[in-house]
Formats: sequence, C-alpha cells, structure tokens
Amino acid sequence: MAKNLAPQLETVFSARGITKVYHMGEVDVHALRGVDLDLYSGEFVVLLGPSGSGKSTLLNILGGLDSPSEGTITYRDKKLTSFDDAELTSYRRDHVGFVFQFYNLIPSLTARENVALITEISRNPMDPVEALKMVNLHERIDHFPAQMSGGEQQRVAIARAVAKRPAVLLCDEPTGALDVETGILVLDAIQRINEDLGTTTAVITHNAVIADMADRVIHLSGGHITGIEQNSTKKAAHELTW
Ligand SMILES: Nc1ncnc2c1ncn2[C@@H]1O[C@H](COP(=O)(O)OP(=O)(O)OP(=O)(O)O)[C@@H](O)[C@H]1O
Repeated sequence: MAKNLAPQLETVFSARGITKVYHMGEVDVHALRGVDLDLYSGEFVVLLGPSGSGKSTLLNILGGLDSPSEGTITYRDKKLTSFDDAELTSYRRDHVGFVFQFYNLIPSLTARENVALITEISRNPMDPVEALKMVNLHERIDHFPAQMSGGEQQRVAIARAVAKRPAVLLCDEPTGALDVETGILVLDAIQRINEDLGTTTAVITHNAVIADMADRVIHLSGGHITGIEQNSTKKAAHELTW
C-alpha cells in the first residue's frame, strides 16, 4: 500500500521557482526552468525523465552539491539557499546520503572500512557492520571492492550512505550500471532503508518500471516538472521486472 501522503505529513523540502543556468562560454544551458516541489517526510519518490531533463541538477541542488541560479529551497525550517559553504558542508554531512551510478568505493579498503570512513566523521552513526547487515552484506564485510560484484559494491555504497542515519537519501541512477537481478537487490536495499529508517528517499532513473515502487512519481522534461503522480499501490522491489 502507498503511504498516506496527507497534507499533515511533515514537509522536508520545499523548492520554489528553482532555475539553474550553466554558462558554457557563449552558451547558456537552462537545466531547470522554474521548478516548484515539496517532498514529505519518509516518502519514496522516483524522478523520471529523458536525458538532459534536469533530474541530476535538481537532486544535486536538493543535496547541497550545487546551488540554484534563482529560487528558494527550505529544508525543514531552514533556508538551504541561504547557507554558506560551511553550512552546506554540515548539511550534507549530517542530513544527506548520496548514492551514484558508480559506487566510488576506495579499492584498498574493505567493505567495513569503506563504511567506517563515513561513520568516523558522523554524529550518530550505526556500526558499519549494522549498516552492511541492512543491505544483506554482512558476510562480505572483510572483502575488498575487487572481490565483489557490481551489485554488491553498490550495496556497500548504500550502506556507506545510510550508516550516518541521514534524514534524506538521494540516489542518481543507482541501478544504471547493473543487470536486472542485481538491480532488484539494490532497489530492495533502498526500499528497506526507506521503510525501516523512515529516510526520505529520491531515486533518479530512466527505467519507468522502477516508478512502481514509489509513493510519488515526478516527471521532468526540458527543465520543468511536467507531472506528479501518486501511486495508489506500490510494488516491492522483488515484484519488478524489466
Ligand atoms: N556542470 C554542468 N555544466 C554545464 N552543463 C551542465 C552541467 N550539468 C548539467 N548540465 C546540463 O544541464 C542539462 C540538464 O542536465 P542533468 O544532468 O540535470 O539532466 P538529467 O535529466 O539528469 O540527464 P541524464 O539522465 O542524462 O543524467 C543538460 O543539458 C546538461 O548538459
């Protein structure tokens, strides 16, 4: 069943009039052209849209990796768009977990050590082994990235992202480099974390099938939000196929 996204749910992000223009020499690239979006506590949203529609730009701005050209974003009661660099660094470190298409693990560190890199600088972290258990990798804790499959490495990256108990998990094409079976294991880990920790989760994908897992599906095209659907029922990751 989809979560009840009644208006009384806490608003985690409130973005208004977000534009982003990249200046490339003589050319201006309009990545976002006036985006208004609210994201609610604990929800699972999927961002769908063609290449170049602005999905990554929006996610990077929400995660404090980039800033908009115009517009405002509030995160809970704080105005993210007024943060200075130090405040953005603290925001990212304390509140946001990131998962990217490529896992960015340190090859010379084991799974446990890759996760510990983050828990050592976090305020209220899980034990790295606990985080690796959440993604079903507890038998691989002492393995190096080269000894793991792509899906296993991505699950280490997810464990690393969630070990600091972030309020928000932002995933940019987390299954883009994986086959179906492995991709489903990765999505299952993301879904379990959303449900067990109540982490507000946004997943970018080109794969429309993954939208069936979401509470809400946000469609982007040409730097605009062109539609938002709420799923009345949502599927478990293991029910998906593509
Ligand atoms: N750092 C940058 N410098 C210049 N242009 C950029 C930059 N990042 C993104 N763009 C441009 O902004 C537009 C939106 O890009 P964005 O990566 O947000 O789209 P996307 O929907 O995530 O695409 P994809 O699905 O291919 O990842 C594109 O035209 C892209 O080329």
